[in-house]
Amino acid sequence: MIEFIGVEKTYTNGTKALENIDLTIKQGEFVAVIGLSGAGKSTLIRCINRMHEITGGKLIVDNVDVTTLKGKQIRQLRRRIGMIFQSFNLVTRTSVIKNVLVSFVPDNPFWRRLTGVFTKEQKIKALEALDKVGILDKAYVRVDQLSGGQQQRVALARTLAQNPDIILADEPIASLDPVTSRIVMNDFKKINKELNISVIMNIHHVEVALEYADRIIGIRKGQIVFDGPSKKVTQEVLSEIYGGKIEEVEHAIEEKVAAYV
Ligand SMILES: Nc1ncnc2c1ncn2[C@@H]1O[C@H](COP(=O)(O)OP(=O)(O)OP(=O)(O)O)[C@@H](O)[C@H]1O
Repeated sequence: MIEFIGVEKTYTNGTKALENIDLTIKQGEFVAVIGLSGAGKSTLIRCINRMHEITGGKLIVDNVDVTTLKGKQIRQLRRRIGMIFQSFNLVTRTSVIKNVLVSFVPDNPFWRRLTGVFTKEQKIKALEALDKVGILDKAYVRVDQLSGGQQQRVALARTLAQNPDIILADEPIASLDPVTSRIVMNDFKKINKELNISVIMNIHHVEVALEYADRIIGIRKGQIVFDGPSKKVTQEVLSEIYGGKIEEVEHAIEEKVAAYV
């Protein structure tokens, strides 16, 4: 369970990115965080694994106040919280399986890290993770020979291999075309439902968020203005989140879609 209690985030330049955030996310939820650019979505997500430090309030993950963690404890927290980025963050000039095996490096003794030798068990786990996202047949292909969608699935497999309880996804489909986006979103949904991994996703595509997430958190100027089931997101709610700019957002989405077809 993730709990935000009166969380504040003010960057060193004085920008107030989050204001008085109170939020509880239970294990196994699929949450989409939506809002205009600069609303604070990314900051909210990145506070959970301490990529950003909060400047007020408390942030608790499974009864542990994450702000009190230091060095090794932060690394351990991040083992349990997978992170997926828009840009995939893969080593593209090497094989898919090597990219997934990277997730075991922190567990390995020094000599294994030095020689890059992985155990048979680790290789099996890596292949299982690739199988879960449907790209087992690509295990020995170089990453730069894969499509964007396949690369995002490799990133997802790498995260799965570390056995996380939570996956944070920061704009995971922003650089994918609509068809590929849905394939990747289906993977997220499957992982969420079958493995009971919480998914907290920051996403610009409102219609995709509503289709896949169970719960929507709408942020505007660093504050939560909506928190509820996707089914309850009406046009009024969207106007509240986007400040009456939903038509502009929809137009931008339509333009993006048009660019792909
Ligand atoms: N490292 C930083 N230093 C200073 N200000 C920052 C930093 N990162 C973000 N901000 C500011 O904090 C606010 C929230 O940014 P954030 O990236 O969380 O928004 P977002 O909703 O994720 O936006 P986008 O959808 O464009 O990624 C914005 O005003 C942004 O300019």
